[in-house]
Amino acid sequence: MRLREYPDAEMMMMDLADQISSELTMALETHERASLCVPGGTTPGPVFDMLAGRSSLDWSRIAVFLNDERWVPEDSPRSNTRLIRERLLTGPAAAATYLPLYAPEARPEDAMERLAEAIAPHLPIQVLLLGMGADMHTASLFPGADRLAEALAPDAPILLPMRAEAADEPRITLSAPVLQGALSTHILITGEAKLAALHRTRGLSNEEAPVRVVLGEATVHWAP
Ligand SMILES: O=C1O[C@H](COP(=O)(O)O)[C@@H](O)[C@H](O)[C@H]1O
Repeated sequence: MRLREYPDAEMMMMDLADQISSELTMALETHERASLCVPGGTTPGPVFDMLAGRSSLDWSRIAVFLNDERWVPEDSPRSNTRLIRERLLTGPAAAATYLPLYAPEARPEDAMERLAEAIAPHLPIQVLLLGMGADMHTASLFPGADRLAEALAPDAPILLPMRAEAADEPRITLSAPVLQGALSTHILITGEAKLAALHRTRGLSNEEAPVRVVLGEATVHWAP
């Protein structure tokens, strides 16, 4: 793991948007298409704002999808898709192909196979941006979640439904092997509590601190 500490969040968001943008540019130099996989939650909005305006990127050749989704309709304030549509898929970035991790079915189980089939042709992920909770979850790989062991297994499917006490609603999440297969991995965190949590992962198992499964190859970007 590489840890990059920034003096302030704005500088971090700008720097990270630059890095993601140049990694996508490089990927498109050698591949017809590139994939960008992003988190929801409260932290990444400013990076999305900065990326969305990058007109130098050929967004029409980029597929965007989430690390995980909350099983709520798109118009819910809890929807990660809503965040992506409002903050990332605007301006030049609106030309990207968005691959949803939600369908209007009662349970994630009802749509999982079809959603995974749409993601499969875009793997491995070229550029992966993840968040992390202070409980050391990443994507929707929560400590104590009902299907965590399955999602951490080397032969895990692309997507799994996930339910956890710490999650307010059922979730759908990319599995550990899919996240680990990414060609470039960034984790974006802010605040002292998450930095302390990151350091705490050292003495814990993957079940106790699921973010550990991606830390090996990741650059963690932190600002106060
Ligand atoms: O619920 C979620 O939480 C994590 C972390 O979110 P944050 O609000 O602490 O930044 C996020 O990475 C994940 O995509 C989201 O579904």
